[in-house]
Amino acid sequence: MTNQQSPIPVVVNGAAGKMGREVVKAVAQAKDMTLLGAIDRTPEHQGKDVGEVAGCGPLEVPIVSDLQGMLVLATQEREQGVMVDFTHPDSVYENVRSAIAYGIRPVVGTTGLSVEQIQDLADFADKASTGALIIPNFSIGMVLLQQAAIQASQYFDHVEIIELHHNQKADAPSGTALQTAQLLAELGKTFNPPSVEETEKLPGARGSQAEEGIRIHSIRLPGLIAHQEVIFGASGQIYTLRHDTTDRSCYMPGVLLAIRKVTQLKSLVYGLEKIL
Ligand SMILES: NC(=O)C1=CN([C@@H]2O[C@H](COP(=O)(O)OP(=O)(O)OC[C@H]3O[C@@H](n4cnc5c(N)ncnc54)[C@H](OP(=O)(O)O)[C@@H]3O)[C@@H](O)[C@H]2O)C=CC1
Ligand SMILES: O=C(O)C1=N[C@H](C(=O)O)C[C@H](O)C1
Repeated sequence: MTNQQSPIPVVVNGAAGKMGREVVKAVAQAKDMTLLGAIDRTPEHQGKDVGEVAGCGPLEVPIVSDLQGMLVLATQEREQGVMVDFTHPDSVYENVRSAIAYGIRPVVGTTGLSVEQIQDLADFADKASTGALIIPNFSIGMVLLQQAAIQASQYFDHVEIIELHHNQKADAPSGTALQTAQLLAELGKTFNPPSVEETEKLPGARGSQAEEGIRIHSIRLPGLIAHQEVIFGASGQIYTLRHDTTDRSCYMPGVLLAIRKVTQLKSLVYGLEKIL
């Protein structure tokens, strides 16, 4: 932050959730940001100090449920505001459209947006000349895994993805697994040429099929946080890439970077790798 610059006003949507609480703590500690507002729909948290809910002590920011009102408030700030969204696949599309409509830049961690919805939001952000970031995974480890997978897929024709998450997750497959499959599919080759006629005795036994023949398998269990394997196979060898989230703090350097970068953008960008 230079002497002339004011802190970036940040509104956190989904502030009482697992990710929202981490974001609240990270933003509160960032010297170049100010936590302007905290939104969450959970009835029991309404009016509570978000710092108390997040476990970092009082921040004098109450949790409210009125996103539109908070966006209006953010437009009155001198510096361009940012809305960080970690809510639910059912509401994220409307949240992001509202933020762009008010000129508040969205940083979106919520997964579950369809390809069509992302395109529509990109068109909307373009028309409004407003920066926006949609990041399916904010951890640097996942970006490195995806880059290694892109490299490996030049040499392997067979690949399957397994993603494993806690059993509170609403969407499947994970946004990260879909993005990983998309990155491999963009290389322009078809994976997993069939070697035998297969019969699924139980529907879904072979997982779901993403672009270019890439299969994704989703596991949901209590005790897990977020994990992904990309397994390549060839005659006589298996190459496995794996990433494990052991604490949601791993996402925070990526979230803070995205908040800083989105203020410099004039369109929608998808993926952490594009802003590193
Ligand atoms: N991009 C990334 O790196 C990561 C992305 N995620 C994604 O982030 C999203 C949130 O995950 P997580 O924090 O674990 O989920 P949680 O359920 O723990 O938190 C979501 C919070 O948002 C609230 N909420 C839901 N809908 C709304 C709404 N319309 N308006 C206001 N508040 C709302 C929920 O309230 P209530 O409980 O009452 O419904 C809850 O408090 C998921 O899509 C997940 O996949 C998660 C981790 C990393
Ligand atoms: O719900 C989660 O927890 C996560 N969601 C994101 C996804 O769907 O990829 C990112 C990470 O896997 C954690």
